[in-house]
Amino acid sequence: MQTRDIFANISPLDHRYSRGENFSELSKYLSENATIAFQAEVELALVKVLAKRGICPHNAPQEVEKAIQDLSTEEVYEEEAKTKHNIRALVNCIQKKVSKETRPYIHFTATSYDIVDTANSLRYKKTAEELILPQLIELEKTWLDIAEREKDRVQIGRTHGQHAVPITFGFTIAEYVSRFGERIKEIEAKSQKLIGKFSGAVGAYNASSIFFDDPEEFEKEVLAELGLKAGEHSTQIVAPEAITDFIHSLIAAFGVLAAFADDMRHLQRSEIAEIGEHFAEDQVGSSTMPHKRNPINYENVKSMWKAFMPQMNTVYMDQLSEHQRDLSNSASSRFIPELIAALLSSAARLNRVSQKMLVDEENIKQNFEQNKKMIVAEPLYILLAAAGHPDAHEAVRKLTLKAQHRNISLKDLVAESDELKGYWKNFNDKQKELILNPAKYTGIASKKTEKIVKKWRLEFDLA
Ligand SMILES: O=C(O)C[C@H](Nc1ncnc2c1ncn2[C@@H]1O[C@H](COP(=O)(O)O)[C@@H](O)[C@H]1O)C(=O)O
Repeated sequence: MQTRDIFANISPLDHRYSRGENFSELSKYLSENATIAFQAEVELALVKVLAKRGICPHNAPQEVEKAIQDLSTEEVYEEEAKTKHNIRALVNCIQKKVSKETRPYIHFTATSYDIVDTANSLRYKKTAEELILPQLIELEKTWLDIAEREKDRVQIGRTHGQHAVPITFGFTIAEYVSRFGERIKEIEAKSQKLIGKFSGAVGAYNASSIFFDDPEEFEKEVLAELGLKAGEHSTQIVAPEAITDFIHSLIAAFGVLAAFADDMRHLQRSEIAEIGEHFAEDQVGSSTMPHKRNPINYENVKSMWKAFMPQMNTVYMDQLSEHQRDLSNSASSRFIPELIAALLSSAARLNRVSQKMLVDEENIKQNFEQNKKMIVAEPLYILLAAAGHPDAHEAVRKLTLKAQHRNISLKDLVAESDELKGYWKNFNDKQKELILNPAKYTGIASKKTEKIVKKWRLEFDLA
C-alpha cells in the first residue's frame, strides 16, 4: 500500500496543523475526495427521484450507487484534463460505469451548480453536525470545568492593562464560556440554514419544466433526499447569503478563540505569570535561552486566526456574481475547507492546552496584593457619596495620590482625616468590610460564574 507523503503537500494545514487531529475524519469532509464524493451523492439523489417518478429505469439508483463507490478522484481529474470542465468530467465518469439505459439520466436537466452548490451545502451542514459542533463543545466543556473550579479564586480585574477592581479567575473564564457558547449556537443555526438548488442554468427551471409540470416540487424532492431545502430564489447558483452567514459564524467563533488565546498569553507574561502552559519534560522553550517557557500554543492560535480571519473578505466578495452567474467565486470558494480545518485545529490545540492549564495561585494572590490598598478607591468613594459627601470622587482621588506618595492604605488615610472619619462611622459592618478586605469586593463574580456554568452545561448536555 502506498503511504501518504504528508510533507509533499503544500498547505501547512496538511503537514503541520492537522497531524495531532484525526486527519482521516477531517479528510472525510474537507478533502478533494470529499468534494467529489458529495457531488456524486447529489447526482445519485437526482437519479433516485427520477426513478421514483418512473422517468428512468427503476434500478438506476443502484447502478449509480455502485458507480460512485467505484469512482476515484484521479479518474475525474484525468477526465477533466480532457473536458476542462470538472462537473462534466464527473458526469462522464459516472456515465461510463452505468448501463446505456441509465446513462442519459445522469445529470438529467441539471446545471453544474445544481450539483456543486447543493453538494457544498450538504457537506458543510454535515461537517457542522458531525465534526465542528462536537469538537467545539468539547472545548466549551473544558472551559466550563475551569470556570467552575476557579469561580472563587480572587484575581485582580484589568482594564487597559492596569489593575482595576477584583473579580475571580473563574469569572475571567466564564466570559469565554458565554461568548463561545453563543457562537456555537450560531454555527448550529446557520448550518441548518444552508440550502441547495435544482433550478437549472439560470434558475428559472427551464430544462426541468420541459418534463415536469411542477419543477419546484421536483427540486424539493431531490433536495429532500439530501435533507436540504431550496431557497426562495436561485440563479445558476444558490443565493450566497446562507453560506456567507455560515462562514461568518465560524470566523466569529475563531475570533473568540483568538481573544481567549491572547488574554491567556498576557496572563503568562513574566511579570504577571498567573497561568502557564504545561511544559513537557523534553520541551525546549528557546533555541538560545534554555530557561524560557514560551506561550507557544496561545501564540499559534492567534497566528492561525490572523491567517484565516481575512477569508471573510473573500466570502463577502463571493456574494457578487455577474447576472445569473460568473465563475469568479469558484476558485476562491475552494479554500473554505482550509478555514474549517484551521478552526478545528485551533480548537483542538486550545482544548489540549486548557486541559493542562497551570494556574499559579501564589502569583494570582501576589498580583492582587500589589495594589490591594488602592483598589478600594471605587467602593470607598461610592460609600462616601452615599453617606452624603458632596465631592466624594475628588476627595478619594486626592487620597489615592497621598496613599501612593506615603505608601499607606486608603483606610489608614480615612482614619487620619477628621472629615472622612465622620462618614466612616456611618458605614455598616458589611460596607466597612469591603474597604478593610478588598478581596470581598468581587461583586457577584462568583455567582455569575455559577449561573453561566449552569446554563451552558444544560444547553450542551454537559452536566
Ligand atoms: O452547467 C454549466 O456548466 C453551466 C456553465 N457554467 C459553469 N458552471 C459550473 N462550472 C463551470 C461552468 N463553466 C465552466 N465550469 C467549470 O468550472 C471549473 C472552475 O474551476 P476553478 O476555477 O478551478 O474552480 C472548471 O472546470 C470549469 O470548466 C455556463 O455556461 O453557464
